[in-house]
Amino acid sequence: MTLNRFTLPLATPLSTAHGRIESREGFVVGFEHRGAVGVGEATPLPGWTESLDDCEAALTTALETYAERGHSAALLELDAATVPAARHGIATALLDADARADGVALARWFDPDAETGSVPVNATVGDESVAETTRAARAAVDDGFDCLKLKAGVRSVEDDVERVRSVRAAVGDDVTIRVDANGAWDRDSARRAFEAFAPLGVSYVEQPLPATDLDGHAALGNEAVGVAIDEGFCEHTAAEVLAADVDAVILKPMVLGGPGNAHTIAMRARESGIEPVVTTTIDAAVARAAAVHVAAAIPAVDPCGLATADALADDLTDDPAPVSDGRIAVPDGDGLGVDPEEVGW
Ligand SMILES: O=C(O)CCC(=O)c1ccccc1C(=O)O
Ligand SMILES: [Mg+2]
Repeated sequence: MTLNRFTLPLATPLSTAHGRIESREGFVVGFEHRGAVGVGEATPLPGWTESLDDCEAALTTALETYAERGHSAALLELDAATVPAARHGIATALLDADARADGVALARWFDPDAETGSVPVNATVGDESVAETTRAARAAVDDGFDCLKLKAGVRSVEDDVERVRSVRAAVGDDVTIRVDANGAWDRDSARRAFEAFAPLGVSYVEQPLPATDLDGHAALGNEAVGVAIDEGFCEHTAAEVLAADVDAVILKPMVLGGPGNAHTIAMRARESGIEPVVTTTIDAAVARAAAVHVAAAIPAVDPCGLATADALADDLTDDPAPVSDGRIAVPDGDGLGVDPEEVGW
C-alpha cells in the first residue's frame, strides 16, 4: 500500500475567473485488491474540493481502515461531499484493480458495450486578451480540434463578447464554441452575454452565475445558447442539479468523489434529458485516464474537457491517453491502462 505525494507545475498557468491555476499537487495511491494492483490519484483543487492537508489526512485514515477492515469500510468512510478528491483516489484504485481482476478496460467494466476507440474532446483556451485568445483558438483548430472552450469572466461581458467574436471570425462556422464563465456574472450581465453570444453560435455557457444560483441558471438559456452547470455540484446535490432545467452538466470525477460517481450521474443526466460532459480539474495522468474511461462509457458522448495534459509541464508518466485530431484514444489494456510501476507502485 503506497501514498506518494507529487507536485506538478503547469506549463502555462490557466487563467480563470476563479484565479490562475499555477500547479497541481496530489497523491498517487496504490494497493492490491482481488489479486490485482490498482492505482488511483487524489489531486484536490481548493475551492472545488478539500484542501491538500484534508485530503492527505482522509487518505491516511482510509488506508489504515483498508488494512484493518477491508475496501468497503475504507470507501464508506470517505464522504464525496467533504473529501471528494481523497474518495476519488481510493475509488479509482479499487476500480482499476476490479477491472484488471476481471480482465477488461475500465470503460468496459462500467459498460460492456462501451466505446473503446476514442472520445471527442474540446480544447481549453485560457482567459487572456483578444489577441492571445484568438491565437490559441486558431492553434487548437490547426491541431485538429473542432470544439473550443473559452474561459471567460475575468474581464467585462463586453470584452468577453469581443473575444468570442474574434475567435468565431478566425475559426469559421464549423467549429463549436463553448464559454466557461466560472460563476463570474450576475443575472443581468449573464442575460447580456447570452443575447450577444446567440448570433456568434456559442453552444453553451458553463456556470455563467454563482454556484449557489441554480434557479437563475434554469431561467437563462435561449434557443441558441444552452446552460451547463459545473460549480453548482459543489453547492447542490446531484439530484438537485439534475432537477434544474439546464442543458448540460460538467462532471469532474475529482470533484464528484470518483469515476464511479461521475459515471452514475452521467447516466442519470441522460435519463433527465441533460447532456453529460466529463472533464478534469487539470489532473495528472492516472486521473485523466480514469476520466477518459468514464467518458468512453457514455454512449455517443459530446466533446469532453479532457485535453488537459499539455497544461502540465511535467507528469507522473508518459501520457496514457494522448490527444490526436480532437480525440483521445481510450488507453489500451485492462483497468485504467496505466502501468502501476510507472507511477510509483
Ligand atoms: O473543461 C475543460 O476543457 C478543462 C477543465 C477546466 O476547464 C477546468 C479545470 C480546472 C478547474 C476548473 C475547470 C472548469 O471547467 O471550470
Ligand atoms: Mg467549468
